[in-house]
Amino acid sequence: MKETANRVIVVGTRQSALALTQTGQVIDQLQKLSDEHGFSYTFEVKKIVTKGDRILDVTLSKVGGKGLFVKEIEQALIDGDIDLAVHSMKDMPYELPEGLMNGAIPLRVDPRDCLVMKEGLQSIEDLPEGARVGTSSLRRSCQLKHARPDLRLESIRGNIDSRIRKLEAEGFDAVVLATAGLTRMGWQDRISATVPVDVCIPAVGQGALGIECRTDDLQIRELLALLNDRESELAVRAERSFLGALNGGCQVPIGAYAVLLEAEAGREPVLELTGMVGSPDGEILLKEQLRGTNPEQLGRDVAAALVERGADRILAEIGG
Ligand SMILES: NCc1[nH]cc(CCC(=O)O)c1CC(=O)O
Repeated sequence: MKETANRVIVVGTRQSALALTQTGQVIDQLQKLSDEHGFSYTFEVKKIVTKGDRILDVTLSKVGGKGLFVKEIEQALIDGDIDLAVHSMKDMPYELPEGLMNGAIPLRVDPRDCLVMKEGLQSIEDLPEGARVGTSSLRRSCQLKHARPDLRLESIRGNIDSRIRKLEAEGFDAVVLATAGLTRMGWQDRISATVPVDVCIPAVGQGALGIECRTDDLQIRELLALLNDRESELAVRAERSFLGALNGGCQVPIGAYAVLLEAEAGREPVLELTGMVGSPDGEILLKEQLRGTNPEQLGRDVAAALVERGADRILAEIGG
């Protein structure tokens, strides 16, 4: 017998359909790992309302502020009301509060954006001249405007379910969403087209989850380590280092996408990171791509290459 006590692990989550679904999926995986390793853990969900949820009707880019969807959840962790928290990685700010850490990045799913479109449309090229496309992400607006200057990008708020409803209710030709959110919900048949990464660099961490815990909770850390996916972790670390170096939040057009290249036998895996910074109207779109073996260094190097081309000035101008 292992000497771990019975423990009820309380898992904090937002209460959107997506948050509840991905939290349930993580709990299923953790329960399985716990059983396999002879731990006697059980799990309980605790729903937490965040500031981001309370102001979903307001354009978030106007309200600003980093970590709108995580602050209250982090406080609950610090207070010991919950033991771990499941976040969409891309909603996690770069810096975690003292005493908290990211205990696991599980296997990442498709990081690309996708279009959910009006009946009959199957690709971005199918969108008619001047089509109305809903998104409140400056990163998505910037890159789609850049690819198709004729498109009318309009703000659309809400959780993914309400954004899909608004497609019809508000007469959009398309709405832009993360492929990952739709597939986790089992709604992949609503995807009309996947947006290739050369058209739209995804948000930092898109498609990945982050499982946050207290640094001093070694039991939880041991369990979470079993769920961690090393390759997903390296890619996300490179992207987040890039974000940190540019001091970016969700209210500036910043994107980054890292992939692991095929590692040669006995060699360290090589990462390839593409970073982008642009202006919301899509007139400016800067990209840099570099390779490296140290994720944090690679993130800083790609950021520095963009700063050399004026990225910091662009970000300062739009109030990042
Ligand atoms: N900003 C909200 C948010 N946070 C995470 C996802 C999708 C899932 C993911 O990227 O892991 C979404 C919805 C979306 O952008 O369509």
